[in-house]
Amino acid sequence: MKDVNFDLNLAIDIGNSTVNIAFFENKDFINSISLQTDQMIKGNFKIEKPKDFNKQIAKVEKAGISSVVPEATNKVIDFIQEQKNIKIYKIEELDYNIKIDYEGLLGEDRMMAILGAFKDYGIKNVVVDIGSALTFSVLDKDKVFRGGMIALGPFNILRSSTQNTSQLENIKLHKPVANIGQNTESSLNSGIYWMIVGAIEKGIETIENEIGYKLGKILTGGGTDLVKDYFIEKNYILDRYLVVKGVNYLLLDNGV
Ligand SMILES: Nc1ncnc2c1ncn2[C@@H]1O[C@H](COP(=O)(O)OP(=O)(O)O)[C@@H](O)[C@H]1O
Ligand SMILES: CC(C)(COP(=O)(O)O)[C@@H](O)C(=O)NCCC(=O)O
Ligand SMILES: [K+]
Repeated sequence: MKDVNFDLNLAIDIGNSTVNIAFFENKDFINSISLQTDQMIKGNFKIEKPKDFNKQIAKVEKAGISSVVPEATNKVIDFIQEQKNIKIYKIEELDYNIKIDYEGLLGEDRMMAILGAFKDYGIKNVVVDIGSALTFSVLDKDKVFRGGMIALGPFNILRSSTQNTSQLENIKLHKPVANIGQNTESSLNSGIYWMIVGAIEKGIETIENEIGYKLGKILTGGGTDLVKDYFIEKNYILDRYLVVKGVNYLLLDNGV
């Protein structure tokens, strides 16, 4: 990697599967590391730090954290602060400049993904985050967060499929070679793949019908890779790191 000569921002996304720790130089994503959330909660983080991690941490001036796993938040903050003693802003400490039309709890990852989408792609978007859950979040024509859908992500579908059946075993999900599976593994793989692809297309179609206009379609989260070939052809935007991008924009906008 090129030498880091500038101040960096640190943006953290704690999801139910993965903690993403990303570095930005102003608006530009530099790189990230990911840790397993359950390992973090257990306090068991053997971390493969990238080559420049220590050098990069030393250059961090601003840091922010989005979390949908409260029991992991302070563990992650402690871990970072062991490397560099810096204030790490939580989302609730910063001004979020998008109106929210939603009752009660709203995932910070969904708020941050919508902010990242607004900054990079403007209004009228639906962000689908393919993680532990499969979430749909809508930013309407008036820059209002309108809510969306919460369903099950591919890796949790796989886990429930295998845990609740005696003859199905864990597999590695991938783009199917054939859709009519000819053995258990390929059938399970194509079934879960098309469940996710179908849910995404149908979910967005019904959201667009209800809102009454077309939306930009953006995919993010750990499962983006799994379905990227299918959705690139349909002109979806693939933006794997939208949540940490949103956290970084929040830091920049708040001038902290
Ligand atoms: N190509 C892939 N194939 C299978 N699993 C993947 C792939 N890429 C990422 N994952 C998995 O993505 C899952 C969830 O995505 P992530 O966005 O990290 O979820 P969350 O936001 O809920 O933490 C993780 O379980 C990770 O192991
Ligand atoms: C829906 C989620 C579980 C998704 O989490 P993830 O799959 O990214 O780990 C998370 O955004 C959350 O806990 N949300 C709170 C409820 C809501 O947004 O309505
Ligand atoms: K996520």
